[in-house]
Amino acid sequence: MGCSKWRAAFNFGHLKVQSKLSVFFTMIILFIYLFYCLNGYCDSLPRPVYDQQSNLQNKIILKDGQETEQLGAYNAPPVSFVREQLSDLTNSDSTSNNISIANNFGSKKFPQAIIIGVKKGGTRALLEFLRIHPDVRAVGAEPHFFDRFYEKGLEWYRNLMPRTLEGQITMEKTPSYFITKEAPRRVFSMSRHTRLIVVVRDPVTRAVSDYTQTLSKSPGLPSFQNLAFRNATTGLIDTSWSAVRIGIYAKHLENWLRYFPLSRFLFVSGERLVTDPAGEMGRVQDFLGLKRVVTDKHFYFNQTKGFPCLKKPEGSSRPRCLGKSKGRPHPQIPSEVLLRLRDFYRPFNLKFYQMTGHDFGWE
Ligand SMILES: Nc1ncnc2c1ncn2[C@@H]1O[C@H](COP(=O)(O)OS(=O)(=O)O)[C@@H](OP(=O)(O)O)[C@H]1O
Repeated sequence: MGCSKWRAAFNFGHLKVQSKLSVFFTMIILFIYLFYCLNGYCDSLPRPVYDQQSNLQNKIILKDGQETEQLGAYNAPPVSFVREQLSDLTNSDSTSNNISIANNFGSKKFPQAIIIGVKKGGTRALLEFLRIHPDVRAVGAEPHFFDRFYEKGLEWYRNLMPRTLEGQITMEKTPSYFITKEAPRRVFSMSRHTRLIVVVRDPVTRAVSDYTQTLSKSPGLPSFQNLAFRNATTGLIDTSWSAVRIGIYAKHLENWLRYFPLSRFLFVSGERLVTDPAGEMGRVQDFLGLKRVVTDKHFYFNQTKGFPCLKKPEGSSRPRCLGKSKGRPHPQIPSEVLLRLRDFYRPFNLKFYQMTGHDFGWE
């Protein structure tokens, strides 16, 4: 009897020690987890690539700092390259860098929507217009992941993204993706659900715009017609010149359609983005499943610049136009050169209208 009492007491004591130990270990595990999360490692844990499709309907508002700073922190493209892109944003309100309210909330996700092209189409304007939407968070500079930095890996790419809360859309723009052969397959392997936005503009004007940009960096550049023609007498167009090649939209789109159905694309008219920014933004917001928050109230036409500007850009309370490199005057190109180029593009344009089911009205 005495012996069994003693055994019971012993068992009870043993149980008490055991439960104390398990509480102790649970506390240690919780403490380690908490410490780990506080150091920001939780949301950098690898996740399945396909789990990034958030519900585009439930929206939560979040304000944050400038994403372009984050590019520097993650072994990003060269500083000069990022600086060049930042100069696209004129009057960049330096104080907005400090209004970083919710920098550590949310998590970095792969973009659910990408502006993939086209170069000189109006991609910067579109991204800046979208960034005033509270449910859109975007990288400021062009990441160039699917063309130049693919070997850095998907985690590198995800780390470039701003943090988002549930229901917010992560975006980026890199216009060269549209003409990069490997880009469709690479984007598809990140997520087959990615929404793809292409801002297109009359390929002739686009080519002149492209040439104007190169000329601004290399003033000794040969004339437009020298570069555009392989043979000036026969009028044979040099399709190896990138300013010409980029404008053959149908050819590049074919490449994308091998991976994505047409329903994944939205084609934005670069011309209408200038003449009716609110109308075009309405289409974009619908496509992204966003509430139509960006409306004509957000724009005003700046007579000096000759382009629509934002009354209140993201992170700023002052009106802002895009930078000097956007909407610059083009050099005069002989009309017969432009006419020849127009003839060259006509069949490709018609094909593009057929493929997209949209007549962009380029003559
Ligand atoms: N609101 C507003 N403000 C200024 N510029 C505007 C705007 N909307 C569209 N655009 C047109 O955008 C053209 C530049 O296109 P991108 O931003 O795609 O260029 S880039 O590929 O990122 O270099 C740019 O081309 P250029 O006129 O040749 O400079 C503009 O015509």
